[in-house]
Amino acid sequence: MKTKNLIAAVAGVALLAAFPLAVTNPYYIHLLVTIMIYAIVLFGLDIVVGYTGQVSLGHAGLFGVGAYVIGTLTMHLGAPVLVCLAAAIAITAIFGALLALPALRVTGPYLAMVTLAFGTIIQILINEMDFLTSGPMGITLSRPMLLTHQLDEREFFWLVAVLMLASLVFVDRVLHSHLGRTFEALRGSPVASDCMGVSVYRYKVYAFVISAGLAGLAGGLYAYSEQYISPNTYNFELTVLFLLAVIMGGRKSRAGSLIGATILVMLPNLLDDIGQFRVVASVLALLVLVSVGVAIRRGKMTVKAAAVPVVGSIALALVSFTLSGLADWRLTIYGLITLFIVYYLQDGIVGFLRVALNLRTGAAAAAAEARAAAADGLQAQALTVQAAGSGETLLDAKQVLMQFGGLKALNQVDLNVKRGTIHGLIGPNGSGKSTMMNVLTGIYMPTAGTVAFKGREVNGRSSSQIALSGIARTFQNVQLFGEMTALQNVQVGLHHAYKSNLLQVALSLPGFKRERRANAARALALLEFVGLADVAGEEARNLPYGRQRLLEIARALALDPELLLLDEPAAGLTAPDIAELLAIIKKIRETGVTVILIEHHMDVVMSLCDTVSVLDFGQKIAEGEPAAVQANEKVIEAYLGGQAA
Ligand SMILES: Nc1ncnc2c1ncn2[C@@H]1O[C@H](COP(=O)(O)OP(=O)(O)OP(=O)(O)O)[C@@H](O)[C@H]1O
Repeated sequence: MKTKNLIAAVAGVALLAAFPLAVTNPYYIHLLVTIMIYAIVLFGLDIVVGYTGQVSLGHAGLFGVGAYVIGTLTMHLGAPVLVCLAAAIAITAIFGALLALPALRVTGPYLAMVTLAFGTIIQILINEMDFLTSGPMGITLSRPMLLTHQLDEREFFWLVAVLMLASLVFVDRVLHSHLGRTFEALRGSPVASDCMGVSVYRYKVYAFVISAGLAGLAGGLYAYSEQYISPNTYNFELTVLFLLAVIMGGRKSRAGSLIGATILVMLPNLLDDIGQFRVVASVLALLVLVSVGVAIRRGKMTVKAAAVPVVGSIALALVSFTLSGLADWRLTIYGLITLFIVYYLQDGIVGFLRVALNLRTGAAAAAAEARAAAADGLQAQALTVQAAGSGETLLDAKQVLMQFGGLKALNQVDLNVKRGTIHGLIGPNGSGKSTMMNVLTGIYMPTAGTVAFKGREVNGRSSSQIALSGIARTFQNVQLFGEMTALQNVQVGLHHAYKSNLLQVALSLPGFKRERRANAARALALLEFVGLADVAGEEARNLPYGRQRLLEIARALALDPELLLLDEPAAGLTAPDIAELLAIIKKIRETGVTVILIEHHMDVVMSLCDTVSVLDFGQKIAEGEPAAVQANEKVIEAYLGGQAA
């Protein structure tokens, strides 16, 4: 950690620790405790919503499970606090795994509905299982005992503060590790994740389990804090507020979760007191005015775009002085805030501040760290040279049939690829080339036929298993992880090279740090290999198209593949870009990696390929050396003839 950040962190912790000493009013101590508890839920919810991009409306239910684990264990068994909290985390994590099951099958609004149903079922169960939960009567409990000492208001504050800070550090470390990158990759492109050996199934479940564990911890602390729990608390409104708080504060940010939790707790209080509301509305208007002014000066925002937030916040401040109370306006104000966020702060308050104040994101800092590691002498080799091909078969597809309803996209196709060669796969549009790629990489399960790689059948294996066995690919329609930097994209491809587990990451053990530095240097070397080292810290979605295609190649190479499938890598590239691409593919061949190349640019195919197979209407119509294939009559008729003409 940099000295500046360390000083800020120490100062923050000191202020937090001193708060209950300086402020003796129990009401304010309780408010801050509630903010910290909600922040723990939001850290976890952000993993699911912000990073993996799944909508969860089941988190109030998970929060309730945590609270009731503590409630029932205390009421029935008088279990000690540490056992109770550990049980709350573990049991809620199991519920999280259950909640993940629908997320494996459905997404978007359907997932929102299923998770909402999950939350409702939990609430009903708590209500109905009164032998365990006391049903609608609720459970009354007291603040926890540590050994024989009953914690008072202040000591409980410190306990919550320690657990909140521990959760913050834990989540931050996980999200900045290879595990966190997989969560983000799922959001960017699930298909590409699988094809990089990152199982979408497995990491979605991990994300929900970690997120649920945090909700369980928070729920447990909430039970102790309120000293009374009843099923009504964990309702639809709370779950929607959790979701809104993550979005308002800012996705993919711990600061965002803290801000979101503060708004969640303070807003109802604020709307109860018109005097306070006036002060806050005025300060908000001033803040918007200043940040917008800075953003305009730095050229990050146009005057036109700034008009509505400035006028809106000033109008809100002025209107607050004309109102005598807010009781009738609460819902309207909630609605206005939501509208404002959705239209103007899509990346939340933190996202807005980052742009306005030109703050560097963690990802850009990580790219700088990788460069420093490389400069430190931690030089990595981009590709390990593989044993030269001795003409043996690397991939053998036999009689592959792929049927979509009545359409035979592939009809009894044989494909035999020799190690160390570049094997071209050509054919007119719709002839089945991409379908073949999808069959080879496990995205499609062929209707009939077999595919053997290195002598072993891969039919029926998942895309991620096939990827890890040594087959990497690029996509016809570029499938990058858009919100991640170029370096992070390659690091996802390197996921197989990270051996550290969750505990080693959470404790930031030296072995994990070494592994992280070595892999960052390796990722940078791969970017250098395709000529992209200068844009390591750029988000992939902001790169020009040609560079995105090269980045896909670097990411695929990170898998250390023996077979690389390139699906129309030259599509949409300019002539100089194509020349660069040719040079890169030649360099890849020199390292011994076998390549299957789908391409419409005949000059690329002719200059690179050792063997070419031609598909037409799902059938192989010719195969051989490029010159012979080019002269083949069937090929000329089906494909090349049209082009030559
Ligand atoms: N998931 C699918 N469901 C239904 N039909 C499909 C599916 N995938 C491919 N097809 C059909 O299979 C045929 C072969 O498509 P494919 O994309 O493999 O062709 P291609 O040779 O890669 O074409 P292009 O050069 O245009 O990319 C097409 O008729 C296509 O419409």
